[in-house]
Amino acid sequence: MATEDFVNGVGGGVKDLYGEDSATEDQLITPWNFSVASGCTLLRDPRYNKGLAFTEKERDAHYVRGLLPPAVFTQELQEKRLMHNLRQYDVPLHKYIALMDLQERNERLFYKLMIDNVEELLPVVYTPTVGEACQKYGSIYRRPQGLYISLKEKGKILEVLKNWPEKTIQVIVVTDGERILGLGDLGCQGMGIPVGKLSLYTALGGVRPSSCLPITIDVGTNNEKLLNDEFYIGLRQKRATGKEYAELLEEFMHAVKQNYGEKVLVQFEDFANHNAFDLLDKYSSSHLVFNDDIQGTASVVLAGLLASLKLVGGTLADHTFLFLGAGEAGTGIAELIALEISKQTKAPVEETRKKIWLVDSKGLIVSSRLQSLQHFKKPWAHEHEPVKELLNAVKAIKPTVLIGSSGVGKTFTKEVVEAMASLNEKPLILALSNPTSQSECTAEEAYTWSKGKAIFASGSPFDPVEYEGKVFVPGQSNNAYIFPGFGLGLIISGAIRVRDEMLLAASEALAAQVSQENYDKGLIYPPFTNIRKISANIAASVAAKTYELGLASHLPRPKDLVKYAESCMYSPGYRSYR
Ligand SMILES: NC(=O)C1=CN([C@@H]2O[C@H](COP(=O)(O)OP(=O)(O)OC[C@H]3O[C@@H](n4cnc5c(N)ncnc54)[C@H](OP(=O)(O)O)[C@@H]3O)[C@@H](O)[C@H]2O)C=CC1
Ligand SMILES: CC(=O)C(=O)O
Ligand SMILES: [Mg+2]
Repeated sequence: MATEDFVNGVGGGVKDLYGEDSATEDQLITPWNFSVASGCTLLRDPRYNKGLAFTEKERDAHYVRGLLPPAVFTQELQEKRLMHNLRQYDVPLHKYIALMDLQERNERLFYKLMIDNVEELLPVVYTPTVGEACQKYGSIYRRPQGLYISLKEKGKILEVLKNWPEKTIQVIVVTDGERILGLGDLGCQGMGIPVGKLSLYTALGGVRPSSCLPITIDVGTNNEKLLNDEFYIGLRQKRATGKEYAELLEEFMHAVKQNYGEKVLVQFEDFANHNAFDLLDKYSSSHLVFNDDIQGTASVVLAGLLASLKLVGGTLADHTFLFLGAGEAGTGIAELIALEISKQTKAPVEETRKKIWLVDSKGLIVSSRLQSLQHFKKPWAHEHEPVKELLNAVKAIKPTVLIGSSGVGKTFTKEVVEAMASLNEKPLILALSNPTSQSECTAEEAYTWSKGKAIFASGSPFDPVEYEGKVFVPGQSNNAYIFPGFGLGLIISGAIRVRDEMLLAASEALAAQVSQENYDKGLIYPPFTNIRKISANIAASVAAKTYELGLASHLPRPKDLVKYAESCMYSPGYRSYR
């Protein structure tokens, strides 16, 4: 049949102007697109789609009349309907998929839902469910939600960045998928993490969704299960290391700066520690970089510790800290605590580190192990005889604060918690590892084993626990409290570099948001329901510090930084179309 027949629309069909329907599979066609958003294009554009909330006038003006059923809903009614539907799912992953579908269909409604129901939806788009989503990402993959930069793109990363439809990017969250939460190497499927983190940048920190860019760098995976999974979406090869890895990252960092300028924030997320510290060190003097696992976690934990002093008494310097896990999170937190104590007492940081002890997979970090330690552990190798087990370390060090950052679940045993409770009137126990399956202990275990004495917070959320007639509300010690506000603070001040003083400012701002009502419940973090206000306060403190350090490029400095931060925040209410 001649192409002419198709163009003329045989049989009353639609004209196949470009020959797409008539092309055989081995013939080439051009993927034409339209740039004017109206009619179906408008309904399929998540940024502008309002679903049933298009008004009668808008339906006429934008050619969507008849493409929608007659009812006109308010955004509030749409929200009510969606929450009702979401609550019908028993399986958290199904809720996750439904929310991702919504994000790809109607962005403003997605963010409205997130903001208004943050405590209920955070565990779905974020830890713990995002962990399961990454494990099964190949199976549930529908549409690309971010940029994939693999070894195949070596030499053309700048071109790949230009393929992303948005040109003005303020925040990039990038992972190479090697340490996804406490779930290990998930390769290319780690993409769920940058996507989830950036949705929090918008929902919790008010950064515009169009200026957020999730990126996964795929250098292969050492996860055999994924390599043998027919649905795996990444490169089917072992991880590139050494020069090959460094060159790809170097090209990426260079291209990012070239394409988006000096002030784009690059947040490193869930890299393995053998790369994470080096990348942060290498790029912190040339780029605006932030490692969430090292720095964001440090800042959120320090905030919790500062707040907890209201409950446990004393100053930070009066406490003794013991960590299980001496990687990014553990040593990052340890260093920020040491810096804060040094700031408060004027003692040199080499001194203030001495009350902080860490245990890794080989036992307590002590000076006799110095030679064989990774560089980030060396400052913590204090004089002490070797101790292998955590329980014995607790007995020997007698910590007032126990922090889990090992990525290994169930490591705070009954004996460990009991030992903490026997040493302290109010032991502070933080089980930071994510997702829930990797938590060092559960909230229930912390409260019952300590006989209600523990002040407890965890990386992934736990429900309140009733013990001997009293209800204990566990807090969530997660960097999600920090990075959205921290990033917003960098953006509104036009920061060009990140410094430790800004992390301390963020911690102090978060701690100041804990109310008496929160303390009365035993909480050391404010509830997430107030997170937009909290983020605005964190942003203002971080921005103020940035100006003070001379690292701000947005001049003149706004007078009221809290108000300014609030005024810059994206809000997801629908806009009216002319
Ligand atoms: N709540 C929050 O906001 C955050 C939570 N996390 C969580 O913290 C965990 C760790 O992350 P990160 O620090 O980046 O990971 P790393 O891999 O950098 O560090 C893990 C550390 O735990 C140690 N470890 C592993 N197994 C054991 C064990 N059985 N006993 C004692 N120590 C052990 C490792 O020891 P060795 O060095 O000897 O191998 C290493 O020092 C993850 O689960 C992550 O989800 C991370 C960031 C933020
Ligand atoms: C919360 C986080 O960043 C992590 O678990 O890696
Ligand atoms: Mg992380």
